[in-house]
Amino acid sequence: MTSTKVNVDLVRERAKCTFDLKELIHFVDGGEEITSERKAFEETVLAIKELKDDIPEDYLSHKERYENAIRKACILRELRVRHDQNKPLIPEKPTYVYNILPATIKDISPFFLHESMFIATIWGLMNDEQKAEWLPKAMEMKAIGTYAQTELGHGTFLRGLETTATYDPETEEFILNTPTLTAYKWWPGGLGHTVNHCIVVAQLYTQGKCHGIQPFIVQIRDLETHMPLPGVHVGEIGPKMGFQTANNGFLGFKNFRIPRKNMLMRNSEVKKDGTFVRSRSDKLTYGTMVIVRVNIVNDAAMQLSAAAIIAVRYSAVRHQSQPKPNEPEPQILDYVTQQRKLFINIATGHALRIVGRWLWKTMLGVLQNISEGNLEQLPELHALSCCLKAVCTQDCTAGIEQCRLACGGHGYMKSSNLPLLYGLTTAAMTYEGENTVLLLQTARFLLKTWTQILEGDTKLNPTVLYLLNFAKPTDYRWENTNQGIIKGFQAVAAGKIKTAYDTAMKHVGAGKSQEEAWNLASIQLVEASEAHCRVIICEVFSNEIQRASNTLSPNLSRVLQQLVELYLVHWALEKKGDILLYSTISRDDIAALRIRYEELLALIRPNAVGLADGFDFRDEVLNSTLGAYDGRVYERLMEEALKSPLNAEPVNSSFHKYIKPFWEKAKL
Ligand SMILES: Cc1cc2nc3c(=O)[nH]c(=O)nc-3n(C[C@H](O)[C@H](O)[C@H](O)COP(=O)(O)OP(=O)(O)OC[C@H]3O[C@@H](n4cnc5c(N)ncnc54)[C@H](O)[C@@H]3O)c2cc1C
Repeated sequence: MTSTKVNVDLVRERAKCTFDLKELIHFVDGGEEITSERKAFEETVLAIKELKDDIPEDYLSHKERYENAIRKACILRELRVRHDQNKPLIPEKPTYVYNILPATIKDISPFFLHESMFIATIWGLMNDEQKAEWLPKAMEMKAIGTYAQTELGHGTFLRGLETTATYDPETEEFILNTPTLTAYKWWPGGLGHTVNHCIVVAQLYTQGKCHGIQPFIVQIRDLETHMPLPGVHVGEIGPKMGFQTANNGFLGFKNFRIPRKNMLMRNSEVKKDGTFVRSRSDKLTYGTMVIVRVNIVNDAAMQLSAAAIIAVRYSAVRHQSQPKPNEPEPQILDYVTQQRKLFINIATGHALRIVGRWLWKTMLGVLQNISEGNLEQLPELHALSCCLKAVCTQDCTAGIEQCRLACGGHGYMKSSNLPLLYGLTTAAMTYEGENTVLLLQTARFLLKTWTQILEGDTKLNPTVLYLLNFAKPTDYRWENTNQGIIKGFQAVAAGKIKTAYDTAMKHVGAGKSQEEAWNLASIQLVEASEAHCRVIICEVFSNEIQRASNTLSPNLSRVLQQLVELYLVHWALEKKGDILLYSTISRDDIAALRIRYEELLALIRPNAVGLADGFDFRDEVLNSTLGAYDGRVYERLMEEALKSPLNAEPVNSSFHKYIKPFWEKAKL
């Protein structure tokens, strides 16, 4: 596309930008080298003709979409293997090189679960001998796999899973069975028709006793013919709200035998004679989940950033209404209500990427300690990854919907790509731990911490140290500054944790069981977790941008500081009820925050398009009629509409078949 074809509004917007776009792109990627690597990989991927589609995905049937996705997933897998050669399985930083993938498979790859949970579980839960056998097979795709935990009857409550693995010492095999309809595995990505292996989570029975759930690696299809093996009932679960090409499946077993060594034995073991040995802490299982959840934080941030780019560029191009007679219609980006919808999502996109990077670094440190036998920080990391996964996917889902609404009617078009982005992000609110349930897990950690504080223990984990400042009455005063707002959020989190703790204790005191008291206090517990998570996001975002300002140019640093402040003030206003309850904020402070919020919108306005460009998403990735770099919105909408198969003929046969006879009948 030549620059002369770029929409004039966008040309004007870009000319207004006050910072160096390249500098922002490098910052967003995490360094110039990463940008170069990402761009080189993008070029490689986009040069492959076979990855391009002639017909938009939406006009393909369910079956055709799957087949097309598999075709492309195979090409991409080969590229990834080549690219990842000699790289560590868990890289030092979250990698953005794969951001190009949505440009190819427009939805989710049927290998998604293979590349995430299957490999991560092999890495995390197999012993060294098993890993030596299975990791190369998985990396080379000889074993294509998924992670089959959820059943029709149970997802969250793992102890309720019904699939059984009963050990037979005679043959040294486990016998897998699906005893009821509700025991069928349901949901695993790729399970339908893609994978030949899966990790199956089942209740282990040996020597006549149930030892709870354990993971097993199970071959379910013949490696040559891909036919389901005898005793395996497998298929696809059908269309969903999104994830159309993920090939989510169901799976049942009838007396299906697997060798003893197929139980993943890093934590526990079944000896030849059937003796069960629990060798290491179950907490290690968290490690795998944490890696996957950290990735979800990064993915959600990417999806929100894409939605923000689309909505900001569209808002620069779109003109609507005529506030002043005889004057041109303004860009909708100039309406302050529109800025309110959009700028917070640019800020959130940046905030969550930075938090994702920080969480990744934290995770690597903890994994290193685990490898040296130190599990001390694992509960804190688990609590962090649970609440961050929940709050990030929740904020990103809400943000994408806001971006869609900001695009008016055209945002409702599938060709805007906003519905697909929404479908992807909202799914992440459920998978890898349903969000409410995850927030309750973090709450458990927070209540333990609060109990520690009440018992006078001041040796707390770093991310909850702030609670010590609020455990006793303090002379803390609200301040309308970044640090003041963060302190205010800390006061809110501490207040909510204390209230939830007191509520649970009150119910226990009134004779309720621990479980009943937990349920009765659970709304407050979830709110306490959310508040704690907001503290973490605000602190990390603010500190990291502050730290980066030493190396960034003053112009870029200023703009990023504005985004931090916007994020903080936005959430302070959103949560003003809580802040009024738990801090010393006054009505005047709130009024001043409102004014500052509007000032910040005005300050960010000239850089809005530059900030959106700074995420540096290729048009092929955005895949949007509304969000392309050149802003040719109306041309693209019409071009896409003309691709509808209904437009291939001026009169559809249904006219002769139904409407005409209907008229004839009506005449009678
Ligand atoms: C797109 C997608 C892909 C998926 N991929 C996979 C996969 O590859 N492999 C796999 O094994 N699974 C997969 N899943 C399943 C997913 O992990 C489960 O759906 C998820 O864990 C939630 O479990 P559930 O469906 O049983 O919901 P439920 O647990 O039944 O939740 C329903 C409601 O009950 C509430 N609830 C449940 N328990 C509690 C509690 N203790 N306290 C308070 N409230 C509670 C929840 O908050 C929620 O509001 C996928 C799901 C989706 C949507």
